[in-house]
Amino acid sequence: MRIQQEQKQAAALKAAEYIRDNMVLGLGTGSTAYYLIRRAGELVKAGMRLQAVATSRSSEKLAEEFGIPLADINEVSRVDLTIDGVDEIDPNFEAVKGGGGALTREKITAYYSEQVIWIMDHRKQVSRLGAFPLPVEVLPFGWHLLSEKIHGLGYAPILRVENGQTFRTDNGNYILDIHSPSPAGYRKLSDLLHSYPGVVETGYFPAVCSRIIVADSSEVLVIENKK
Ligand SMILES: O=C[C@H](O)[C@H](O)[C@H](O)COP(=O)(O)O
Repeated sequence: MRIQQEQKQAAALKAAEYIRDNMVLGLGTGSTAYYLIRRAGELVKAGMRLQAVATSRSSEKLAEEFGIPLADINEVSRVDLTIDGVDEIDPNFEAVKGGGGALTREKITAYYSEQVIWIMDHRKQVSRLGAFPLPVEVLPFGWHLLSEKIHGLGYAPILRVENGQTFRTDNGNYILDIHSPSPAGYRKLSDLLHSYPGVVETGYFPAVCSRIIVADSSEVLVIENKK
C-alpha cells in the first residue's frame, strides 16, 4: 500500500515539473492528485504565481489548505494545464474516471485545458477498459426509471452508496456505476447513455490527455500522446 502511495507521489512530482509561472492550473481530484496539489502549494510558497481551478470541493479545500490562489472556473479565460488521476487507462489513452465522483467537473476542466497530464501508479494501466465500472452522473429526478432502462439493455447499473447514504456529487447528483458485459464497449455505452434524459456525464474519457506519467517501483515514465 505504502509503495503504491509512493508511486502516486512520484508521478505527481514529475508532473509538477510541467507547471510554469503565471499558469492557470486545473487541479484534479483523488489520492494521486493530492500529491500534485501539495506540490503546487510548495511552488506557490517558493514564489511561483499560479491561479488554480479545482475539479471538486475536496480539491478546492486542499488548495486552500496549501495556500494556492483559487479562481472560479467561470472567471478564467483559459486553463493552461490540468493534472489529474485516472481509474483505468488503455494503450490508446482512453480512460475511466470518476471513482471519487468528480467526473463531470474533471471532464469539463480537461476539455477546456490547453494541456492535460494524467498521473498514476502503474496499476491503472490496462490492456482494455472494463474492470473498473463506468461511473455515470445522473440527475436524482427520474434516476430509477433511467436505471431500469439501462438494466433493460443488459447492463447492471448500481446506485452508488457511501457510508450508508446515497452518494451525492458536488453538483448534487447521483452516480450509477455500470459494469459492462462487453469490456471494449465503454465508448459506445457512453455515447448511448448521453442520449438518455437525466444523464449528466459519464466517466469515459476519450484521449484528451497530452501525456501520461506512470510510476512503478523502479521508475517514472512520461508517455506522450502523439495523436
Ligand atoms: O472522481 C475521481 C477522479 O476521477 C480521480 O481522478 C480518480 O478516481 C483517480 O483517483 P485516485 O488517484 O485516488 O486513484
